Amino acid sequence: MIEVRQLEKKYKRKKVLNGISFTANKGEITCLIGTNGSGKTTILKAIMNLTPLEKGEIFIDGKALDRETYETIAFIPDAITMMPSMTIQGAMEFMAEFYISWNQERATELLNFFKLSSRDKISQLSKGNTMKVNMVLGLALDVDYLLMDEPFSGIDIFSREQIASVFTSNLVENRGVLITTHEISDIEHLIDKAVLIENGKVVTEFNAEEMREESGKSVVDVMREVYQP
Ligand SMILES: Nc1ncnc2c1ncn2[C@@H]1O[C@H](COP(=O)(O)OP(=O)(O)OP(=O)(O)O)[C@@H](O)[C@H]1O
Repeated sequence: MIEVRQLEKKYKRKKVLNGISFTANKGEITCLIGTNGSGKTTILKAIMNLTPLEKGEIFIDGKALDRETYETIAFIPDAITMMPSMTIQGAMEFMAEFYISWNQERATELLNFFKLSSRDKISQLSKGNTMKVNMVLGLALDVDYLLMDEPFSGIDIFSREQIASVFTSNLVENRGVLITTHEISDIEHLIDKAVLIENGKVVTEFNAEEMREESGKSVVDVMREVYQP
């Protein structure tokens, strides 16, 4: 389980996170939902120790973040981090050299799944294919938790559907996925848990299926109540 407790973060004088707490379970897809600028990316960066925090604690399977716990998480950003001059093949070789948890068999499976060619150059990829390469590079790591930042942002419907279908495939298996989005429609039926954020705080956190069964409300219904009261 990823457990985030009372995160506080300021950029200069602007308070972005104001006591954020939630959990994301292994074997589940947890979705961090919030309007633009609500702090979703900052939360993922905080979990990855990519941004300093004023306050707060983060635990992975009950352990505070350290070198060992980092080996169990992969971060899939919304922009490519590989050199533009590289080919997809080159990017995979870089990952293989850098990460013990790199699984080439799974990477090949993912390339086929997304119909990508390993000879393609990073700089020449469309936005949709760039996100798919990011997914390949992250999902091919044998880790317990995957953090994905806005995988559907600015991508055409067919690519969105293809990316969404990854979540129901064996490529995610029983790992824990923490995903940020403001475009919930593509994955509403896939998510287990929703965490709604506003003004640096968690407004509500709920199991999507229980919400549907107990209150007859979809995630979008709850979002409307929270963001358009
Ligand atoms: N490096 C930075 N320096 C200053 N302000 C920043 C920095 N990074 C983010 N912010 C600000 O912090 C707030 C939260 O940003 P963040 O990227 O975490 O939001 P988000 O919910 O992921 O937004 P989006 O949905 O647009 O990606 C925004 O107001 C943003 O302008």
